[in-house]
Amino acid sequence: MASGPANVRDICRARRADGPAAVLAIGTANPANRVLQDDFPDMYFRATKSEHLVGLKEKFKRLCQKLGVQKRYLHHTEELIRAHPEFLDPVQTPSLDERLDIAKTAVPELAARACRKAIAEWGRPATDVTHLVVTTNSGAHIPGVDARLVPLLGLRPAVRRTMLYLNGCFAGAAALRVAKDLAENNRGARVLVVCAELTVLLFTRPVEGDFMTLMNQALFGDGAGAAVVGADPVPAAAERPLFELVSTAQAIVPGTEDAISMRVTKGCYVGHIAAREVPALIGASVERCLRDALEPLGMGAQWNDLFWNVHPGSAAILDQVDAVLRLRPDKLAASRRVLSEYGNMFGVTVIFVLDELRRRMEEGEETPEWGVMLAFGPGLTVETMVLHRCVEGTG
Ligand SMILES: CC(C)(COP(=O)(O)OP(=O)(O)OC[C@H]1O[C@@H](n2cnc3c(N)ncnc32)[C@H](O)[C@@H]1OP(=O)(O)O)[C@@H](O)C(=O)NCCC(=O)NCCSC(=O)/C=C/c1ccc(O)cc1
Repeated sequence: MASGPANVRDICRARRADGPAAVLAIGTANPANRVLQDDFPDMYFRATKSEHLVGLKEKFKRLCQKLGVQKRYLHHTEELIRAHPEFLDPVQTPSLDERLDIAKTAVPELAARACRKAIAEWGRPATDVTHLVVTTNSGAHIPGVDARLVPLLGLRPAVRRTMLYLNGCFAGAAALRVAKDLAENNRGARVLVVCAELTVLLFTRPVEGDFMTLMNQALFGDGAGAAVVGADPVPAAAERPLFELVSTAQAIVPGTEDAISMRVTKGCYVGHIAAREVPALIGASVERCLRDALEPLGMGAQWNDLFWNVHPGSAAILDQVDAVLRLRPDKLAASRRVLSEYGNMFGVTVIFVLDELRRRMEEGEETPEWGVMLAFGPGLTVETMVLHRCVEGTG
């Protein structure tokens, strides 16, 4: 007689991985168009035919110098803006369709470039990817970036896809959190995570009295970050864990739902950031979020004994985290470098910071064994992830 089905608990248990999910490889990519922050006010006011707004340009110059950004990469060039005069005034000439058309092709292509680097570093064929988690704020298409990546990367048609749209700046951390759960609950799973952003959706000309437009043009950059996540690395396949993803948490800071927001309009994306308040709101909540994440692991509040991957929302946000946690000056160096070299790339940024931390460790920089990733975004939402370093370095 045929035996009956196995016990459901046993099936579930057998399906789980033995060890924690780990980042096995990282890849990053940016558009070719490199923009120096010192040159940007001239370029922006020229491209938007706004040179007559002399006072506003001076204000914009001052703002550009305050954010901690020296360089960024943008998909939109002066040439592209000349070809789309409708982008200058999205109220008079709604241009969401044209912007989405650009994103439809450019976002998957940028994402694919980061993914190819991550897959090459991982060393296994793209067909070994079992799950795909994609996140972007830059687009609203079905089939989405996830579906486009299947042929672009040569993934299996049966790859299990999860698409996260419009999660704001905590999207990269959220995608890694989802990947961790997938990897730990599906023995042998190899999850490709990719986060890609283009700011062409936010591009408009400067307008007197509209501070948010100035912030949008001065702070944000375009890029894509990818990671391969899996549990129980296979030495025979030369898999090498870089960071173990030990535990994750997400919290909404009460009473802050209007602090950061973004909506899709027929003109373009319209964002709002309570810019002066956000650093203080994050500062007021960050210690509670960290304690909630670390205390269950038996870890205390010796913040300088950890390494840090903090989403570089702006220099003011990093300064606030530094001050509240009384961190040593070098602790946020990776976050500050990424902000300086690439700008705030929304959720992409934490993957760049992870790559920067890895690079520093491989170069022998003294690095604690344990670390924390902190990301912030609309909600206000704070994502916290406890990391364990596997890269050889000095402890
Ligand atoms: C750069 C800020 C805004 C001000 O810096 P500061 O050191 O306090 O400097 P100041 O007070 O001297 O301000 C610089 C200039 O900006 C002006 N300003 C200062 N806030 C104001 C003000 N709310 N009104 C109008 N003028 C002002 C201020 O008046 C001054 O102008 P001026 O005297 O003419 O040089 C700083 O507070 C800051 O970085 N805040 C946090 C920025 C922030 O929240 N980043 C995003 C985190 S979340 C994320 O990553 C993205 C989410 C997102 C969501 C939606 C999107 O569309 C896009 C993205």
